[in-house]
Amino acid sequence: MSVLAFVGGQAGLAGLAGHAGLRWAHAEFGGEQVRAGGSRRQGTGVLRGVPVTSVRAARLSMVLAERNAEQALVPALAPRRKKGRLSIEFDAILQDADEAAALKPPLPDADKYRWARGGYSQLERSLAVWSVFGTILFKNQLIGRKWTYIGGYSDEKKSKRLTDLGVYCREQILNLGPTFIKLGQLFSARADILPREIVDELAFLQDKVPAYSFARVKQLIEDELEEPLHILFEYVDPVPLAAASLGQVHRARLHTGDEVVIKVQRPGLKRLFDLDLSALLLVAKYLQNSRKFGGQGKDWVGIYEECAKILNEEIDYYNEAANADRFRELFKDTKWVRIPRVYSEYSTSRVITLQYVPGIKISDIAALDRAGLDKRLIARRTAESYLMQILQFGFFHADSHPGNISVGPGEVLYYYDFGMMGSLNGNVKEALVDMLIAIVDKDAQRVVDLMIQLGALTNVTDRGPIRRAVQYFLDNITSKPLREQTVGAIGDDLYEIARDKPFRIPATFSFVLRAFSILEGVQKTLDPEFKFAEVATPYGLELFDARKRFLSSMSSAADGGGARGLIRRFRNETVRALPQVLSVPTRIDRIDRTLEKLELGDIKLNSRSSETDRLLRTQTELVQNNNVLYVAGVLSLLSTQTYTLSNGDVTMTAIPAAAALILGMYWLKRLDTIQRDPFKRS
Ligand SMILES: Nc1ncnc2c1ncn2[C@@H]1O[C@H](COP(=O)(O)OP(=O)(O)OP(=O)(O)O)[C@@H](O)[C@H]1O
Repeated sequence: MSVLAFVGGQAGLAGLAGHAGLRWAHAEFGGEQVRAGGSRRQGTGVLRGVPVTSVRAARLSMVLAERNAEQALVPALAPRRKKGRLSIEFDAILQDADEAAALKPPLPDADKYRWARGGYSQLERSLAVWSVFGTILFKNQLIGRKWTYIGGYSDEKKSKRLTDLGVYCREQILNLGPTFIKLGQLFSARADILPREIVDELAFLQDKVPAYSFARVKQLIEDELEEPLHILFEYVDPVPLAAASLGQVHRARLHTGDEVVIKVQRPGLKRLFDLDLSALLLVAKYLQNSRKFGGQGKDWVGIYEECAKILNEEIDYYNEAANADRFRELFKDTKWVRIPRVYSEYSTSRVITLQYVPGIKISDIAALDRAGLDKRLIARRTAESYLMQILQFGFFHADSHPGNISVGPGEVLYYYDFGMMGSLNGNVKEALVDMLIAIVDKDAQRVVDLMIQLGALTNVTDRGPIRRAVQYFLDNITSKPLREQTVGAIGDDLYEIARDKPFRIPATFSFVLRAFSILEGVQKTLDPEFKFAEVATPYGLELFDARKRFLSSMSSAADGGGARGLIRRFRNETVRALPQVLSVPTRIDRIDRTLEKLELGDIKLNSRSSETDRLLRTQTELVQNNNVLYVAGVLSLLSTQTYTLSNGDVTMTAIPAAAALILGMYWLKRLDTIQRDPFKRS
């Protein structure tokens, strides 16, 4: 194994440390030690023995420190955490695809994973899922209890514990297998649902799992396509091109001479999915009904259904084939984007055959340089192709890690993997443009209304806090010029607002945000001067204009003669009020229905005062805690009784006495917590 280059650099490593919330990052390379201190975005510290090969390499490592980009850019980088230190062991930064394949870290031993061996029962899977879930709940409980922090509670200690919990989740996800690996990847884009520390850890989740044998691949292809392999294909490479959690990809040649790739689904995957999803439904129902998690207003069963739908679509290769065809059709006039053709006669729900279109991964900077490709143009084209997908087609690639886009001669972009695509229909696109207008107007009420219309808000009884949070967000976001904003940063702010509030960003939007923030990272690597807003503005304006034209044409129909100024003013007012006016019938209808429900007694009026809520909760906790005191009293009475009745037998007396003592101490501790900090806890 040849060592090609080493990417290091104080800033990059320090950024990595800061990103991971550590004071120090520590890397080993060929026996040399690299160490740098970190803060969230940049760091200072000592650096010893750094064999940095070039300035570009150092810059690359900076980008690697950006959230999400790390795992995607360098597959060989496998950070490990030991006693609060992040240790990164890697041999080389890969220079091109072939060397990358040769240098890939060895796949984990198949025997290590129970799920890879198959033959699981519902009971076995349910036990495995619940034992992991139970441990996570327990650890999470401890994180929320301030008295469990030795030496006193602090926000840093809590954050460190959350990161440890994230590491535990990541490791267990690999043990639980494909369903959970995919779920982990979905949740790595959902900082609106999980704490940031956990989401950051999930972003490290590697999709690399043991490949299964070629004998099984052959069997599966023959079963699915109902012909012997040699009749179907002239040649199939027994070494997979890629092995991911759901399937593996093999190069092959048809008898016509066409070069293709065959993606073959992991055997037994559907059954494993069904077992896991039924166990997960119970988990979602538990969370929904729990006072702590369901009480936050999160629709856990809804989140489960959203994930189950995405996962089920992804394992149906008919769906992937249809997506690829649609995507290809949409891009047919764009000469600089190429979508591989699907060979439907060689495809089923578990096997898909596609035209072989090899290229250089957009993240493989060294190989792009060697091929003499224009990185600036590539950065621009990736951004533009995404904007076209989202704003023009309303159909976009939702699994946007850089491994799924490569580049060929003439800076042509090749897309792979169409299992997960997002759709935005016309109404949603219009609502998004309205949202843009409301954001520019800093109209928080309208933004909240549009969020409800888009399904982003659920179970809202009290809109006040959400409107105020949105207003705060709007006041801050638009205080900076748009061109200085990054989609990633805007997304982070949005997620911050969404967490602990009764709304969730719909999966589709979280994919859009994730796609942009990952691509932003890659584009910055390709072209440090790249400004996403510059490419995006014309697309946004075009939509903006189209919407305005539509509204003006509606209003001009109502124009007559008379004093021009008055009419213009009237028209402008009408244009402004038009959406409201158009929605009047719906509103009247809604009022009617509401009154009807009130008459029927179907509506409960919820009136809330946060102050009384808090006092009531404290009161309830005091009463509950007093029950503990009663039990302790009964136990101590019992112990004295036992002592008398057993003629001074200490062993018989000790048990209730000890229990009374423990309960007594617990009562004191709770009382102290409730009285000391009743408002903060609520
Ligand atoms: N048509 C193709 N031509 C050349 N290489 C391809 C083609 N399709 C896939 N590949 C290669 O195989 C890799 C895996 O393909 P793909 O992403 O479709 O598989 P997957 O099982 O869905 O993986 P994952 O779920 O991790 O994205 C791609 O990153 C690419 O390197």
